[in-house]
Amino acid sequence: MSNESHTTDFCKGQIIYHPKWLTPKNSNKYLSQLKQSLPWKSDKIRFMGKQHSIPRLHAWIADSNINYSYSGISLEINPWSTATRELKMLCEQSCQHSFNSMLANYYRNGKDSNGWHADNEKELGQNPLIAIVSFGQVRRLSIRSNDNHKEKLDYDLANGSLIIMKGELQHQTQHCLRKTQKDCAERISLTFRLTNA
Ligand SMILES: O=C(O)CCC(=O)C(=O)O
Ligand SMILES: [Fe+2]
Repeated sequence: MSNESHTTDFCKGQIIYHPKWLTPKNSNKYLSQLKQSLPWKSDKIRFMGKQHSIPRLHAWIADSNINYSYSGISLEINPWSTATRELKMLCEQSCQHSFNSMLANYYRNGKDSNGWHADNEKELGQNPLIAIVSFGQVRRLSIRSNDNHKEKLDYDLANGSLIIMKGELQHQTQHCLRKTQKDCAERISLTFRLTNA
């Protein structure tokens, strides 16, 4: 895959990938800052009638009236910090879109993951634009179409990269970040959203 930004039309939506959105130096600085300063939480979700620990840590940063809940958990609202506000503004410029909330994920090692899902909660509106900034270990984001998974795309998300999902993508596709056996250091992703109150 090239090092230049590129747009791919996929399932009535677009995926825009900027592999070198931030410099390596800035990315590494943010990685250690975010790791230390975000209010990381371990959580349990209900699935098939049972409680399961989610295989990662997460944190919800949002404007004061913007709540987050899915699969029976609701996350505490934390305020923007200097670093998260800075990154939100940079993302807003790149996406030409505003955000009021961010779900941060911390994958401690290759056993941490994020299962197949779509970001299609009704609070995100009809065709949400989701922007994901990655720090640390390269991990693979897979995207598959809902119609029998006929179409599939993989992105190896680089340190300091930005990937944008827009259009009908959250209705037509699902995405995941698989576990890996490979030697795997930590990764943080920030997923910016515009959530209705
Ligand atoms: O960590 C990632 O890159 C994906 C995160 C994600 O899909 C989500 O938080 O909804
Ligand atoms: Fe997602």
